[in-house]
Amino acid sequence: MANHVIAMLLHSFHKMDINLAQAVLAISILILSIFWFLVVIFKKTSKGSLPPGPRGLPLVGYLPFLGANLHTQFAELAQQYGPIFKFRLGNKLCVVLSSPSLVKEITRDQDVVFANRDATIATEVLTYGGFDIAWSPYGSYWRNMRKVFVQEILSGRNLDACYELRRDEVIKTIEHVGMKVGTPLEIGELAFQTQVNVVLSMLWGGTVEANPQSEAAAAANFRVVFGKIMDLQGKANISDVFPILRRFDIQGVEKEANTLLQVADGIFDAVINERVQTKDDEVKIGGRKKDFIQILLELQKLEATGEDISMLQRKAIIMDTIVGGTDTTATLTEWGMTEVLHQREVMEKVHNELEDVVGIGKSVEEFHLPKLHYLEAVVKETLRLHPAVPLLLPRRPTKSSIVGGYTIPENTKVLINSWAIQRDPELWDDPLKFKPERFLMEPKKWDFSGNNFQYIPFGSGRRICPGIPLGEKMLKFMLASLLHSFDWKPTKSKEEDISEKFGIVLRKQTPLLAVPTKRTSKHY
Ligand code: HEM
Repeated sequence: MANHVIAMLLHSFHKMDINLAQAVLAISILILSIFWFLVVIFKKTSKGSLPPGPRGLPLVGYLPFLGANLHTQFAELAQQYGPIFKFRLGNKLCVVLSSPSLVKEITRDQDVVFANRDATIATEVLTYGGFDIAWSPYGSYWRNMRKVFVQEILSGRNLDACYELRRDEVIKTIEHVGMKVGTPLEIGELAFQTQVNVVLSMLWGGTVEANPQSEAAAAANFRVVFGKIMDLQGKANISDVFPILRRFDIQGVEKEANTLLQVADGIFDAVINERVQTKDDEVKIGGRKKDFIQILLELQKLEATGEDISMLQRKAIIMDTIVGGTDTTATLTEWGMTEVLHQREVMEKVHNELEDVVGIGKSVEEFHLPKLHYLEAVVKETLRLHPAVPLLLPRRPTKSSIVGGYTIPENTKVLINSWAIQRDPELWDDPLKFKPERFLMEPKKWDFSGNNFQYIPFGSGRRICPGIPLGEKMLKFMLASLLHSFDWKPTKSKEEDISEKFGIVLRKQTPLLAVPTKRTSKHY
């Protein structure tokens, strides 16, 4: 009997064990499921973490580690931390993007959030307080000014109407080179002088200096002033990192910006005053009714808000046209010439095409340009390997957002490394080689619209460069004219000629010096 009771007890304990184990298992599964569900929900709704990136020092962050060539340093950091990485400059968070899909996220999917610029003290001073187009905050003022710029000043009709002005300047340059055959010339200076005269004649119907003897000197001076204005806008300034130091202006950036602004402002004032005193119907430049300054002076109110436009705002737009329109195009002409001159077979192909389309002994005209397909590929390849604005212009999100799975908080400085993307071996075959042929196959795929995010030399999204039509025309016109009229020999080796100097505009470390000889025959 006792044995039977013990056996029953053992059996019921055993049964209880199994039930208990089953219950424990069921509860565990339930808890795990709830936990997993919560994790999934949390992941979906959480804002993600900040991107990875190098650690800096307390207080100053990564500032002491920034080198001179930010575009290459950022490309190296992207190798280490991935296509989206962050670093701090003091309290300021900076994020660098280096892949087409990330560019798409911020310039298309979340374009409005990232349409603000991250202005610095220098840009604020040099744009009369952010009244230009490039650095003004995203909003109705920017929209209005950009509309005027694109639809009135740089419209196809207006550009066609001032073709004669561009042509005159290019012819003057070719004649100047013709007188210097056999002597080394600085191509960058030449391109800058031409471009500045083109832009100024379109702006106010004049060049830098009416007297031809002092024109070169005046242009050189102009280049120094506006080159410095461009450089200063990209210069690292401790007062931007620690706004509390602004009043001490330790590096003298603000002081220099004010001095440069005064010089530029003096030029603008002189031209505007003269124009205000001129009767309207006297302003007929190059067959056009109005030059840019006249369009700006006649513009009285902002369309969207009905607010009056001030003289400072007009001058800020003039500043943008000069700063945005000269250095970029001149520097790219120099880079394009550098690559072509160092690759004999490329020069030969350009020459052959020019002979076929233009004809030896004849001048290049703008109507030839659409037929110069190989030259167009040379221009595109120059813009790929040497994007004039390698980090584009910095953006600043108006609210915290998720990009590439990471959080980019409001007010972060966001940089796009177009230089790195356009040399990425995952995206480009033989990326360091200057190979115009890569653009011949599907020319439409490689336009400048910013819709192909692996090729963004003019940027992308609503803040894409509005000067593309003028920049593209001038770049092709200058290269075609210089190469059609002359054969060139560089004075240095390619290795000496190819090194870069970082700035908002990516210049050459040393100027390209080349010796022109007259071209007469197809076979040289
Ligand atoms: C081939 C020459 C040029 C190149 C490579 C170039 C490149 C660029 C780039 C990369 C940007 C920044 C776009 C972004 O952040 O997404 C930009 C902006 C700008 N560019 Fe150009 N540019 C050139 C010529 C010009 C010309 C000729 C003008 C005017 C006459 C001009 C005026 C501007 C302005 C006003 C902006 C600011 C746009 C905004 O923020 O809304 N650029 N350019």
